[in-house]
Amino acid sequence: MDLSETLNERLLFAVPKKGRLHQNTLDVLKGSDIKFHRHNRLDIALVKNLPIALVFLPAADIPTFVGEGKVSLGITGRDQVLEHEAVVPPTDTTGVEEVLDLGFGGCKLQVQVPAKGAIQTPEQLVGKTVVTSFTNLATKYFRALESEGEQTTIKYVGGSVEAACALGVADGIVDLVESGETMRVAGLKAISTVVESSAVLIVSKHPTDEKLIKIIKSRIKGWIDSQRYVSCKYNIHRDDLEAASKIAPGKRSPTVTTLHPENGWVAVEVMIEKSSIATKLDDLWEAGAKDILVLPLLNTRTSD
Ligand SMILES: Nc1ncnc2c1ncn2[C@@H]1O[C@H](COP(=O)(O)OP(=O)(O)OP(=O)(O)O)[C@@H](O)[C@H]1O
Ligand SMILES: O=P(O)(O)OC[C@H]1O[C@H](OP(=O)(O)OP(=O)(O)O)[C@H](O)[C@@H]1O
Repeated sequence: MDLSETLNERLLFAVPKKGRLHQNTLDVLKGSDIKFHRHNRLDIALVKNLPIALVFLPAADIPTFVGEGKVSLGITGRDQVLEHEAVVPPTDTTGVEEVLDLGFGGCKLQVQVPAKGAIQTPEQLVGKTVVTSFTNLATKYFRALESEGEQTTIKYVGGSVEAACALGVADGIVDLVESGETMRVAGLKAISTVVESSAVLIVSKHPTDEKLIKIIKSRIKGWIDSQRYVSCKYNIHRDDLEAASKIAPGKRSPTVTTLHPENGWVAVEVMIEKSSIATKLDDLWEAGAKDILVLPLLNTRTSD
């Protein structure tokens, strides 16, 4: 059977072939037990343990392929989805649905200008020249600010957007900011946010195998949650339980088990977000919790 026949029998799943989202996406696939072998230089990989084929594509092209429907699933940045939709609006049959925020690739698409220049607001850029890789979103953004007869010039560059002002090509730029380091070093400052982005799982309007999509979504969510939360166990006197439960209420509510023979003491188990674990432990200890243990989660299946 040739490759195109093999692909017809499989759910196609588009993933970023390089760049900022590539490694995290490979981690998501591994955590979801989606096993594959990718031959050197080949952008299609057959999954060994599920009827899926992975298609490695530039992040910017993934909304186009998934939106057309032949590729059922994809991982890309929300910024890329919105950039695509700014020029190809979704219809009843085309376009994508965002079904899961994956919690990585967080960044903001921002309007930036020289930090020491006269421009302080995006309105002051109207009629001037703006350089960006996101021409559709930038055009839409400035069209909404322009009065009749005014037009801002939006110019495309594929990378190193931050150099445009210093090189005299632009009065301002629209570019992604994560830590802010690139912007700071280039002598720029942000004056407005066009889009807040993170990596998302997207699904086409007419996927080929809805049952399999449900399974993949559930696996990915389960693994993402296991990276986001830890399990916390502690002992506490029943009198202090209410206060402790307010500090760490868990996803639904804490699991409470009576401790014998120490009268009045209970054992509590609760999920806590990793990012807040240090302060939660300080507060639980202060509230009377003892013997506190924090355990990593290997995998989860929880509701929203
Ligand atoms: N500094 C950043 N921090 C976090 N996420 C980012 C950052 N830069 C980009 N991203 C996210 O990663 C996506 C892909 O960007 P990236 O620059 O890695 O693309 P690429 O496919 O390698 O393209 P290019 O060839 O233009 O470099 C962006 O659309 C955005 O969602
Ligand atoms: O706020 P920071 O953490 O500094 O990240 C922002 C930078 O990251 C991206 O560029 P990338 O490094 O992907 O290279 P590029 O300029 O070639 O697009 C983006 O275009 C900014 O330049």
